[in-house]
Amino acid sequence: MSILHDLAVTIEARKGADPDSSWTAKLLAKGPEKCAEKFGEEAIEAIIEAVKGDRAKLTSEAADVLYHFLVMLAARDVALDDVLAELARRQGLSGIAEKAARPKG
Ligand SMILES: N=c1c2ncn([C@@H]3O[C@H](COP(=O)(O)OP(=O)(O)OP(=O)(O)O)[C@@H](O)[C@H]3O)c2ncn1[C@@H]1O[C@H](COP(=O)(O)O)[C@@H](O)[C@H]1O
Repeated sequence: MSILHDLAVTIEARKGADPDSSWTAKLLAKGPEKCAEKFGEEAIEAIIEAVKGDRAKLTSEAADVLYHFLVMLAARDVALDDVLAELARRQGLSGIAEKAARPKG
């Protein structure tokens, strides 16, 4: 399993946990709207570091983005695997487009 899968499993396990026991449980207890808002804040912080060009800070902010992205999905019961399946489906579509664009013969 990838680290993203491991993290998604941990986040899922925090659902319904005592909000005082974990940051994730606390955030999930605030509801999907708050989780989405937090994701937006972290995304903006990552954008700022990307514009500034600080690679170390962008790396750290990107990790925050991925964590809060998974919390937002969990808050709305969207499985990481469903998102990955959608990406895989699009890869398949682009493969078909590439084949169609290739000259015949
Ligand atoms: N990857 C993370 C992770 N990234 C960021 N954060 C937390 O996200 C919070 C966001 O930072 P902010 O500066 O916005 O926090 P804040 O200012 O206190 O928040 P607000 O008051 O603004 O809402 C911080 O408190 C970080 O600790 C994370 N908390 C948890 N994880 C992972 O989730 C797992 C489970 O964590 P717990 O639920 O805490 O056990 C951990 O093992 C980690 O792997």
